[in-house]
Amino acid sequence: MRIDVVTIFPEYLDPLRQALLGRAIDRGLLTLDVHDLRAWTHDVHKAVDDSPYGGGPGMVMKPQVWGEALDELCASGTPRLVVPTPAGRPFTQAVAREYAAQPWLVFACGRYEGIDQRVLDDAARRMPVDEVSIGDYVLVGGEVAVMVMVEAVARLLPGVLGNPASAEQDSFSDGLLEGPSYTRPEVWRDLAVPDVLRSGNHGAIDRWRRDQALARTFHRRPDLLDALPEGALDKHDRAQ
Ligand SMILES: Oc1ccccc1-c1ccno1
Repeated sequence: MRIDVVTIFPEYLDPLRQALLGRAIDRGLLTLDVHDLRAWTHDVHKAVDDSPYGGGPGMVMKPQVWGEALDELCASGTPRLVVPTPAGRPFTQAVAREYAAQPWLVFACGRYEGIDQRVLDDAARRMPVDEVSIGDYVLVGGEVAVMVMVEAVARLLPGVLGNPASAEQDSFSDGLLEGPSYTRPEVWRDLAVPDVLRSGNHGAIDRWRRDQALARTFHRRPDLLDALPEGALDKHDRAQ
């Protein structure tokens, strides 16, 4: 997978080159190129924003600069353009899986009050454009949202996680939240590990973990239960 990121703060994306993701990049499992939007400015001030039509607070990112950047970066093919914005569709594990199947993603990091809409409308004439939100809150810019999405997507790529089963069993993989996890010692500050996890009875362990996931989902994210496909809950699940 090829990933390009366009931003006015390229160094903001440096953490993506650390640890697991950094090793995956070094191993060639994905490429990550970060581009400074100001490289496509032509004025001494390298201006990337201007006042909003219709008035209002803040500034809007200029279409000309973004247009030239995307023209150059996307000249060799048809990537999916991903634009993080509070006004976007929710970025979920299902969207991460969708993106992990794409050969090439270009992320556009907006700042200020956002990017002139015509940039996205023009890009949509020649590539898929996705406006996505990582949550119902407002950030200062898209860079942190891009780091969240790149990590969520990259960990799903073959070979990135040491144990592929991790991606199959993490939260949301079956539509439920993950239950609690435990490791040694058996008792810590008078809190014991649930007996079933030390029983060696894998059928009972699997059942307990499923029940814990159901209970946690019911209490914290009942919306996920409503969204489960028909038949996702068996008779025992429904009895919980
Ligand atoms: O709040 C933002 C500002 C700029 C770019 C993206 C965001 C955002 C907020 C939630 N998801 O994305």
